[in-house]
Amino acid sequence: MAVSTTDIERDITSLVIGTSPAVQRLRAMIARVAASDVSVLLAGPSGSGKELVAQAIHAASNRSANPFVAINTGAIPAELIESELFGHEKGSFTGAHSRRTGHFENAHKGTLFLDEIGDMRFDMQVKLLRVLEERVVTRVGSSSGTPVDVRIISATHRDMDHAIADGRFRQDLFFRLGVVLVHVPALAERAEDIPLLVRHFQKGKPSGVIAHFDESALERLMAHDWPGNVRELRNVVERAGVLYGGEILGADDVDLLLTNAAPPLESRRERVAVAPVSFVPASPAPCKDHPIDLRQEIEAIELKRINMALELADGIVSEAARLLTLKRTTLIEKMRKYGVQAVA
Ligand SMILES: Nc1ncnc2c1ncn2[C@@H]1O[C@H](COP(=O)(O)OP(=O)(O)OP(=O)(O)O)[C@@H](O)[C@H]1O
Repeated sequence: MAVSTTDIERDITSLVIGTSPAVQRLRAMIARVAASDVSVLLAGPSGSGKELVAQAIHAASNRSANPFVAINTGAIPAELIESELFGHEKGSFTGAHSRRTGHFENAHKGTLFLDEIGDMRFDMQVKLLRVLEERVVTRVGSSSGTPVDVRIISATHRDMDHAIADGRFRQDLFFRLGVVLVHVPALAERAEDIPLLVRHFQKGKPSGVIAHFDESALERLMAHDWPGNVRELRNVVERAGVLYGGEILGADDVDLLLTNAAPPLESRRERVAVAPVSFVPASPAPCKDHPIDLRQEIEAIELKRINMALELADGIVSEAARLLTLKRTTLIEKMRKYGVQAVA
């Protein structure tokens, strides 16, 4: 069955979360390179989502029914990398007790993701280049080659220009791997995606085991510089769930979470546990010298409730409308008014 462009776009959007211009550009790039078979080099800081992008390219390509094999070339001991990538024959070296196929052959007809390519030893770079040019792998200890049909996506968090200038990385291999270079942005470059990512990491979990971030908490998360990028954010969201499941967190709690400390019990005691239907935030009463803006207050409560219902309903608008005892169309109207997006 033919896969339509819209199906592909929907797949990419459900994998790579975010509405920021940087992520929209990234998704457009994924769709474009997925339609071809060229080698792609993903450059971006650690934890920014390079492997996820590689998976999205594979999933959107016509290789998607075949294997996606991911290996961290930087983590494999130098003496094993050749056999890991290309395989070996029985007895070809001490410890080679049986014949083994390498990752290139395992990824035949599919995609091979080579992570941390910038850390690959120089002598291995020559061998890799030869395989990429000839599309044939030779197992360690074998004299004959096996043809392979593999799409290569590689990734690095290093400055490759420096590595090439210093003679640590071969320029010819760099060109071969990076026919198309894709920049994966740091989380700090797309902080507006943070609320959506938080919701994504909490999706499908019961309200009692997730921590609810109020507006000030989300703002604090958006102001953080996230050296560990999306991976760090995911860890913070998970840690928050374990420590404060069912509670509402404010900006101060986020500060403590980001330093990995637990808020003292007293400061949390008066916080209201999340009970989606019964919880009503305290608001200052009007008094002679302090008039309140009732309409603004009502809108703030309305927006909070809508977000909470959507969160509980995993982004399903009809279910969120049921939780709010609203007609689906009324909820959609209100979401439009507040610029709230439903996440499928
Ligand atoms: N846009 C995104 N939408 C949803 N999840 C994301 C997004 N970007 C990253 N993630 C998640 O963040 C985590 C880290 O991403 P990933 O492992 O792809 O990063 P990486 O850049 O390959 O890291 P490293 O450089 O350390 O190998 C994963 O759980 C991934 O699913």
